Amino acid sequence: MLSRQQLIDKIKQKKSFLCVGLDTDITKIPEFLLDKTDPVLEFNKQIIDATRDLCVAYKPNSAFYECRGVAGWQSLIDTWKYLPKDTLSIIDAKRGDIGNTSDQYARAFFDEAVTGMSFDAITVAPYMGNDSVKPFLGHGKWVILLALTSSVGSRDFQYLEVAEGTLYEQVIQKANTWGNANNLMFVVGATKSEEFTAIRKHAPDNFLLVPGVGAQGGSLADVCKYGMTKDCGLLVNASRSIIYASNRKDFADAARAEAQTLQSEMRAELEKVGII
Ligand SMILES: O=C(O)c1cc(=O)[nH]c(=O)n1[C@@H]1O[C@H](COP(=O)(O)O)[C@@H](O)[C@H]1O
Repeated sequence: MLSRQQLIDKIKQKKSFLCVGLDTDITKIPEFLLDKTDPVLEFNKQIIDATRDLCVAYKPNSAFYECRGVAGWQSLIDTWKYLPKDTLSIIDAKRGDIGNTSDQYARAFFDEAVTGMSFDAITVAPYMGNDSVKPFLGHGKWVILLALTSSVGSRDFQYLEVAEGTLYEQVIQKANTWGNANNLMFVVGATKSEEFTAIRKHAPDNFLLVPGVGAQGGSLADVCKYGMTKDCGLLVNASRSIIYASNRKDFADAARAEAQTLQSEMRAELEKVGII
């Protein structure tokens, strides 16, 4: 489990704030892997081996595993076991329910003795409020709360004007009374770079998990310009643009090249503001 300070140290050491998204779709992986006992695990292992020195976090998205039933859960457990322990392991599950139910979700992803996996962090939806989020905070892990998502549909609710600004600002303000910068991050889409200044007013120290560069077209430069803090404060995720860079024998090398391009840009951004 990486603490806030350990995460910052890793970012400085690796000159990277890249999170590689393991959204591993069995229909998209190279065909030659399909005769392996667990093709998804084999694919993930090779992606991890090819990128581990270039990133500080991995984020399997549980949907891609759950949709395969028991075999998918096994791939997820075995992938978690293979993740380098000096990276932040994030399960992207977007959970949240009444308190006793959230507690079961938290145990599903944090209780290694029972389930065989214990991620460092989980993505959580804030809609059901305080009692739905707090059970995830009780495990000494990170909660990564959806604030302003990269989706087009973010306009439907997240921008609604409420008493003190927009709904997504209210989510950040309120949630920072339940947790703090040592156990709470927020998801902010890279496609929303114009909102980072407002977000930093309410979350000056929280790390932000920023998906949406690569396949969704968000700008890394803009995210850094408006979202970076003196501690970096950013984890930028890319999934498809890295893991599906090629679907041939060279897929791991191609993934590495994509990760390397992002890491080089990240190093330049960290140097620009004197973090490294
Ligand atoms: O919570 C997330 O990670 C998330 C939030 C959000 O607002 N937008 C978003 O794309 N994501 C996730 O981030 C990943 C983005 O994947 P790519 O678009 O392929 O890089 C997927 O796993 C999404 O589920």
